[in-house]
Amino acid sequence: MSKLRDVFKNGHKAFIPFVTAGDPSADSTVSQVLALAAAGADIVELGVPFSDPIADGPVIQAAGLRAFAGGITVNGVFDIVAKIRETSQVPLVFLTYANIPFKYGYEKFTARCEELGVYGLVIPDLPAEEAGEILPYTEKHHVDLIPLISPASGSRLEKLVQHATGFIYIVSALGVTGQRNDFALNLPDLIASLRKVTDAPLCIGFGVHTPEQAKTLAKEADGVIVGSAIVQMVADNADPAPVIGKYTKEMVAAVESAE
Ligand SMILES: O=P(O)(O)OC[C@@H](O)[C@@H](O)c1c[nH]c2ccccc12
Repeated sequence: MSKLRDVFKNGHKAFIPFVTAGDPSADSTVSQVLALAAAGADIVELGVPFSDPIADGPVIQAAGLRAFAGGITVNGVFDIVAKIRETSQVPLVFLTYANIPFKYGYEKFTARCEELGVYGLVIPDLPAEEAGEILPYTEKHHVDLIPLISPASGSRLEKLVQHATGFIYIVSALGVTGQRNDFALNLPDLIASLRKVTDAPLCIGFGVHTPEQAKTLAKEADGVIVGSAIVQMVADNADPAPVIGKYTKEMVAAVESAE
């Protein structure tokens, strides 16, 4: 059974914050993730910095640059996870671009994920048609490959979700990550179409920042993902952990109020 699926048992709605690993330092990321976990985050999405992050908006791109300035490497990201695991079992997933596990070696990358308790991978530039390359390794090492569904996925839904063992990531709008005030998609219709072809939990992200938005979206979906709003707090605060912890508490309460 997928560790990620367990999070959604008995209709639990998940709040999933995102931070960039190494932004602005490895030690800061460890304390950020521990603060998110202590505040009730159900899963933490950890971004692996990459040189060509085509789906990242300006806030997440800037975080990647700060992480590179702080000397982050892929092994450094695994070291951060090892450090988190000294005190926390919070479910973790990586947001990584495809070249990173490819270059590192699929076997070695997914084996380290399994060993350290990274339960899932979101790979925004991995087309479903190419997923077959990494799937034997993610399956062998019990790491869930998390498909991204966008308002443009249309008639491909069934194909896109066929390997979804963890949750499914619904992108609320076309374009890159970042805060938005309205959501382009017809969410109820997309969710209804997805429910017909999968029993995997459906989480929605891109643009969410207020508790009100989170509550509204959590009424339809099984979880809500927030990146840029949190990463902006990391950029703006010398000691970000308590700030993002406080925000996460509010967001967790908002999401749970939709249960
Ligand atoms: O930043 P936002 O709009 O709150 O969206 C979440 C997002 O940051 C995170 O999940 C993410 C970071 N980089 C991505 C690339 C593709 C899809 C998703 C992501």
